[in-house]
Amino acid sequence: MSRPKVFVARRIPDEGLNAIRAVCDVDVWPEQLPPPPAVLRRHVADCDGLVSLLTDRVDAELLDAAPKLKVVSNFAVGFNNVDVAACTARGVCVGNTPGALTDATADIAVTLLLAAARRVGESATDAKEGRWLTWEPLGWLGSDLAGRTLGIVGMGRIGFAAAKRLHGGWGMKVLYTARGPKEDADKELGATRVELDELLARSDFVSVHADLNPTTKGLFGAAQFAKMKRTAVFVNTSRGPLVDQAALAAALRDGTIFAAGLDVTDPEPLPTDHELFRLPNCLIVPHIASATIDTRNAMARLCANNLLAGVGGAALPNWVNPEVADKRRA
Ligand SMILES: NC(=O)C1=CN([C@@H]2O[C@H](COP(=O)(O)OP(=O)(O)OC[C@H]3O[C@@H](n4cnc5c(N)ncnc54)[C@H](OP(=O)(O)O)[C@@H]3O)[C@@H](O)[C@H]2O)C=CC1
Ligand SMILES: O=CC(=O)O
Repeated sequence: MSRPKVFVARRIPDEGLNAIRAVCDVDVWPEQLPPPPAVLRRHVADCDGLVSLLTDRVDAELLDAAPKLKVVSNFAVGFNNVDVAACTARGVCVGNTPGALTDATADIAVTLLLAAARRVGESATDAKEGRWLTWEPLGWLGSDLAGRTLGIVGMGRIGFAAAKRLHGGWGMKVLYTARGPKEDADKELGATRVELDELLARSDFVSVHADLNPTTKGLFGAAQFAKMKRTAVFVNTSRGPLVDQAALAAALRDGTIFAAGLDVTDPEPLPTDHELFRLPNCLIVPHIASATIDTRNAMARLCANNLLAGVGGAALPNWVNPEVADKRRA
């Protein structure tokens, strides 16, 4: 029997790549930048499996160019880059990497929250560029975390892990929004589920962890920033399109809120002349939340397991569209 053919849309850690290579014929895209859509379509044309990244759009056009494709294994927990309905309609399985990056992402949410609250980015730039003239009693004043109120928007795996760190470490009171009750958060963290408007009005820190979906796209605009405290810190480690960036820039510029920390933007990369980069109270890092060696290795293992299950006709360990089981491609 011939070996399955797989396209891996970027170099991933060897732990995953070698596991796939042991079973499949593998073509790895060698460049730093993603394959352009037409090139991606060409590479998957005769493939049974695809390892996609969050920078690769997996849409109907791509799927129609790959009639043998059985599985799309996304090297990410978020799968908003994949048209899951189009995959399901064509009998193509979709996998993702939940859990493996929960701690690393929660760590970056806390890092951004602390750094924005304590003006780390701004003061480090000032020091480097000669604006550190002396120790000043009123210089670079930020805000404390201890005992303050944290608002988690989207109390899923990462939202819970971030809240646990901030409640346990700084005694923060936790409010959250969710589509249903989250008993773990209520019991373990004494957290309270509220409507978004109440969360915005009461929170000193707002950290966004909901996935990008039709109910969260553009969730944060001028009206939402206006409801927040003028001292509030806003953190987004989810996806850029949850936020109206022009409204965020205006809120930071006008003092509607105190500061922001962003791991994600729209687009990525954010153009270097974007206003958000010029605002001293906005700290932006380049989508690094899962970027630890152990985490990326763990993601690679999950990704390979999904891919191999998909090409082998087995149940995916992390299966986004299990409803495809009855009609998957042979
Ligand atoms: N910056 C980075 O590198 C990383 C970013 N991410 C992003 O973080 C997201 C979350 O990951 P993870 O925690 O593992 O996923 P989860 O699915 O565990 O958490 C997402 C949560 O958001 C909730 N949610 C969805 N829509 C709404 C809404 N309208 N209002 C309130 N809550 C909502 C979901 O609710 P429900 O429970 O009802 O489904 C779910 O609890 C990913 O989708 C990805 O976009 C993840 C990893 C790394
Ligand atoms: O953004 C990263 C992810 O895994 O989702």
